[in-house]
Amino acid sequence: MSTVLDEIIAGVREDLAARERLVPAAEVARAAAARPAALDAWAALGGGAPAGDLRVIAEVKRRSPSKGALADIADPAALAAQYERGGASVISVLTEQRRFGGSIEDLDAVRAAVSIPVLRKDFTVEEYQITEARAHGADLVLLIVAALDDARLAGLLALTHELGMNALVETHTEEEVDRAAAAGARIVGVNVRNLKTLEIHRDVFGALAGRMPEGAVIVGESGVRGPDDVAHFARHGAGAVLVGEALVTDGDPRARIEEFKSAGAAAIAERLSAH
Ligand SMILES: O=C(O)c1ccccc1NCC(=O)[C@H](O)[C@H](O)COP(=O)(O)O
Repeated sequence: MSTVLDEIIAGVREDLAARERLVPAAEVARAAAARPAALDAWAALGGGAPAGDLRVIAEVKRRSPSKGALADIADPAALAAQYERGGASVISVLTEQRRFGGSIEDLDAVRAAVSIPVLRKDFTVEEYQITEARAHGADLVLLIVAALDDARLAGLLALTHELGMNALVETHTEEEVDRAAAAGARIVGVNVRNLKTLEIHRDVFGALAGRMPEGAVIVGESGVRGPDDVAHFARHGAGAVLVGEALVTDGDPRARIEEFKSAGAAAIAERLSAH
């Protein structure tokens, strides 16, 4: 039986084939090469720095399979600029159109509006999407372990690094964390939303935190609705959280990000003082 993730990816593949017909891979590669170097998202997310701050990846998300319509977001650039002013470390732009209402034009608009790293949040299955992300100014791409076999995961991660970018390698189970580590992931996300059933179980994060590769930035993804959720991730070892719904549905996303950062920093301080 096909899952939500399978259905999303089937649509992504169709859309991808259409884009490839319009803009051939060689042309995308030329555009990627002409871009200024990618920003260092690993460092922006606290990679290599002593634990202390909690970083926020703030997402531009119009709708979702689990919740339907969330926010119109007529001006994604203005929203991203607010996120940056609130202290976000990275902006995530969902570019999948069918289920999330995003586009590559959203990525262009956000890239032009902020000076912090930008994540192209797509369901990446082919090299073309990574080169295309770089051609449109992304610094970071999403690789969902559940959607890729080992060879594909390693190949896509290698291309990401060759292009000077980072990847947020997303996991949900112990086996996926081990596969992410074996592939050489430096930024590992734990999505507490099961992409096959759409259920959110916050405890998944704590169960996986101990298996993370040494030195990786650990990102808690999904289900952040308030400061307690951020504190939960931070207490269990997250250096960053990825937040969509809570920011796009809030009238004051700047204030929310500030609140999340201070809840995260307090929980990290508590964790460090307990050791
Ligand atoms: O959000 C969904 O319903 C969804 C369904 C299927 C695949 C992916 C999905 N979301 C992508 C994400 O990872 C989230 O947008 C991201 O983690 C932020 O989540 P939230 O803060 O809960 O909006």
